[in-house]
Amino acid sequence: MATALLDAGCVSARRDEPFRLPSGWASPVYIDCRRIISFPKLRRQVVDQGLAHLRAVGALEGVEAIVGGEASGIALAAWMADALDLPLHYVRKKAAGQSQIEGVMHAGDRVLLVDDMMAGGQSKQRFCQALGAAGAQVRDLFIVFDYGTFPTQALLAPLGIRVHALASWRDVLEVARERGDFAPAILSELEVFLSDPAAWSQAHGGRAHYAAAG
Ligand SMILES: O=P(O)(O)OC[C@H]1O[C@H](OP(=O)(O)OP(=O)(O)O)[C@H](O)[C@@H]1O
Ligand SMILES: O=C(O)c1cc(=O)[nH]c(=O)[nH]1
Repeated sequence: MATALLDAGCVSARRDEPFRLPSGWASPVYIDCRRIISFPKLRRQVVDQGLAHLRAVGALEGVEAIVGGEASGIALAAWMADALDLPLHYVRKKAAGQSQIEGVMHAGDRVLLVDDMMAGGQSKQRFCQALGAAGAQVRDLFIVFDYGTFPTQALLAPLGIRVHALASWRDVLEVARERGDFAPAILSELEVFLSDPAAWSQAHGGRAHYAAAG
């Protein structure tokens, strides 16, 4: 999957000016998973590999509906719901009027949450809280890409969510190093970042701790 994401132009890297993520973390790399939907072969690969993995680990057992995270998770969730012949809902980042969840969800339903990626995990926390408040049971989250760097467990562990992802920055680094996608200086910077993401973030003007910024 890391290869496919690189080929689809989803990965950007730079040394001169770090990316400042909405959560406040700084990073030398940025992933644009919004591009996936424009590549039919890639999006089929995402859905097929995702479902194969989720089946293999038992994460689809008892699932009664698929919920996409606004906005980029909705298309992926729709294709998965279609493949599984299950109802589809979506959860907004913020409530619109009274509801943060759209579709016909029943309290007590077991749902699979689907989004394109996770960096700091704040959106996932908000989605899970909204779903929990509506009475849904969320045990598993599927994302195409997981940064695998920032302390998302601090947010997600209290919610009891298992995370399933098809690729992370470590996978991208491995492929990019093999193929020479980026200049050696960028690859070295990515290695330094991955060895201590919070320290890298702080040294480049980003937040340093989970609790340090809002
Ligand atoms: O906060 P995290 O859980 O780490 O996830 C990062 C979020 O950033 C992206 O959404 P963005 O707000 O850029 O909007 P979009 O979904 O509308 O593209 C992505 O789709 C995730 O929902
Ligand atoms: O932190 C984010 O929200 C974020 C990071 C990233 O690399 N890509 C993205 O779409 N969102």
